[in-house]
Amino acid sequence: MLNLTKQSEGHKQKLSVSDDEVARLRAEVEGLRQAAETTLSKQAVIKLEEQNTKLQDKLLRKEAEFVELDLKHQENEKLIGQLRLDLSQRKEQIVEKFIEIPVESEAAKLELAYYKSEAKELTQTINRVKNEHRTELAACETKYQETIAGMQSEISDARGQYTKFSAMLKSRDEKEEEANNRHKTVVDGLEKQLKQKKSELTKLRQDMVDKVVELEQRRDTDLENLQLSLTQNMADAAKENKRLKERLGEVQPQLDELRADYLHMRELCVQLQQLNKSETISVAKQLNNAISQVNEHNKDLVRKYRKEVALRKKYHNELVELKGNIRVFCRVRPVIKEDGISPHTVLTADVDDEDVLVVENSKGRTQQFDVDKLFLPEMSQEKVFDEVKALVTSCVDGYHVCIFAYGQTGSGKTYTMEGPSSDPGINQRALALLFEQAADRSTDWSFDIKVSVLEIYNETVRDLLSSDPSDKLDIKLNQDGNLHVPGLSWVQVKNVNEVNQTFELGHQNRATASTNMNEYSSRSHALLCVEVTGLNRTTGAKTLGKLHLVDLAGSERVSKSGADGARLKEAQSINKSLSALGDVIAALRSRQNFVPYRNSKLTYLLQESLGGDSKVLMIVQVAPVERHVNETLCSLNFAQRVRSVELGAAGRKLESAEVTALKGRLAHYENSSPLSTPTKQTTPYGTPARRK
Ligand SMILES: Nc1ncnc2c1ncn2[C@@H]1O[C@H](COP(=O)(O)OP(=O)(O)OP(=O)(O)O)[C@@H](O)[C@H]1O
Repeated sequence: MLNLTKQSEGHKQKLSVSDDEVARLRAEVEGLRQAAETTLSKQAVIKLEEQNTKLQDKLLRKEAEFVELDLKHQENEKLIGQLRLDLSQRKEQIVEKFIEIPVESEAAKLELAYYKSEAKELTQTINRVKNEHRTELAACETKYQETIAGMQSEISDARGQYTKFSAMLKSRDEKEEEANNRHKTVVDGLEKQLKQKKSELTKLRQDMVDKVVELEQRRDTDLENLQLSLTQNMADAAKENKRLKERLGEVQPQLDELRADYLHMRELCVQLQQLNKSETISVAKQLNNAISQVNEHNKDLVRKYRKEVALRKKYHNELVELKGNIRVFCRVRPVIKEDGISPHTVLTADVDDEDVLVVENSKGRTQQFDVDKLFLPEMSQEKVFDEVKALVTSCVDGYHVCIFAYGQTGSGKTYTMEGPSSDPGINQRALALLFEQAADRSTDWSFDIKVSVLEIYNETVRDLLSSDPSDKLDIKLNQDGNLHVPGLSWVQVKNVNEVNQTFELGHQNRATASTNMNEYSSRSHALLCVEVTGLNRTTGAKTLGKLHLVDLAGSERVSKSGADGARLKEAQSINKSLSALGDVIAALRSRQNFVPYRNSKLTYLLQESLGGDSKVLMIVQVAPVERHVNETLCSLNFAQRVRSVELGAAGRKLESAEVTALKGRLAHYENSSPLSTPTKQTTPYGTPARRK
């Protein structure tokens, strides 16, 4: 019993200590909360408050547990008090009984035993209760200790967080302070600037005020002046107005009259317009009809004109064929770099006739030249040769043909006759055509084609295929009255390759004879002579065709070339041969009995081809630019004269086998005659007597 009391007292003490501790913890938590409230950021405070609420909940739970324990303790106390009371009553009863022991000793003994057993039972109960109480207390204490430990660790966590937050806050404060300081410096600077600007502004404001005052003063003065002049002007205007009103009063009746006239006129106009409209429409209709009729008629006329032109050309060609006229082609070379940059060109073809060349002369007037064929700059070598083909072919049939290029230096003569190796001219194409023609007729005929190349420079004839081209050659007449050049080399050619080799040799010899090939070639006439001999295998008939292809020297006038010394001599001899050519042509044109062929080496050499029964083609070359217009006009005028020459119909050189045999015998007789003189020539230039 005593023990039980002691234990209960111990518990009580323990419980009272726990209350203190709880109170202290509460105070500490409250302190922390307050400290946190004042120092921590709101977020931290909220967190701490949440923790605090949790802790308070825990505390409340602990308090409830304590209250429960307290109640149990009070019950135990009550039980213990009850037991104590019982015990003391029993003690008294026992004492009374002890008094009555003697009497009731036996009963008392029994009762004592009973009470002893009861006391034992009670002691056991008390022990059990004590044990239970102790166990519960121990569990409570353990729980309490655990709770306290948990709370303490939470509190220490909170403290740690608090310290961390404090440190953070401190560093933030420091940073804030630093930033504040920086801001302060900036703000100070800005304030300083502001102050300065303010003072400047004040000064400016003052200046402005001064200016405004000055302007206002000036404005006032100006206004006063203006007002004065305005008043003056108004007075003047009033005067003028008055005067005008008076004048208006005077002219008003005239004005009314005019207005009435105007209205009347307008009415008339409207009436006229209406009249006109219908008239105009019908007139326009008539006009349109008339115009379309005229257009139709014009178209018809143009059609007819074109047809006429074509017909005229056809007839002209036939006439040329019959009369044996010298045909004239004209070729305009393209603009070349020597003409300068974008030169003015003066040559065009007529819109209605492509073979009429229109020349704009130096005075801006135009002149027209009719030619048999006009080649404009864009026309190719092939196109030119297409027009020449027929002439070349007729050489195979036994005709004498002469094609010569005429024109001033640089007008394209050599280009047309020789041409560059990549795009050859008439010479090479003509020989190629002759080979083709010979091959085409090879079943009945066999042909021999031989060529000679010579030049005439300063009235001297040179053989360009000779081993010594500096040798001067003569032109002679043989007994038949035919021309021949003693000593002139003739080379038999069988194909274009051999022709090219021969031309190459001719070029080399020409270049050797000159220091400046270009200048030299423009001052000499170059001749390519081709003889085509045909033999009919069946009939034994023979043909002899001759083809002269001539690239003349530049035709420019001596006065223009301004030459002297050797150049003058050259120019004079060119002039001589070309004017001799002109004279020959003039004599042929006027059908004179005597034609002065022998006046120059050129005309003498071409005698057979220029007159009589030959086919002659002159290609007049012209430069398209204004700079050369006078030379162009000279060349074209000469060409016109040439064109009007009538040579008579061309004749074919064909002889029968009998005549050939007779001639053979005659030749044999002549050669074996002691009177005959042997000549140096390898082959005769002249042909045997021609018979038609
Ligand atoms: N149809 C053409 N197409 C292209 N170039 C041309 C043509 N005609 C002439 N030329 C060029 O014009 C220049 C003069 O031509 P070319 O030498 O043939 O004249 P030319 O009358 O023979 O002169 P020269 O009297 O000095 O011999 C050359 O550079 C030639 O290549």
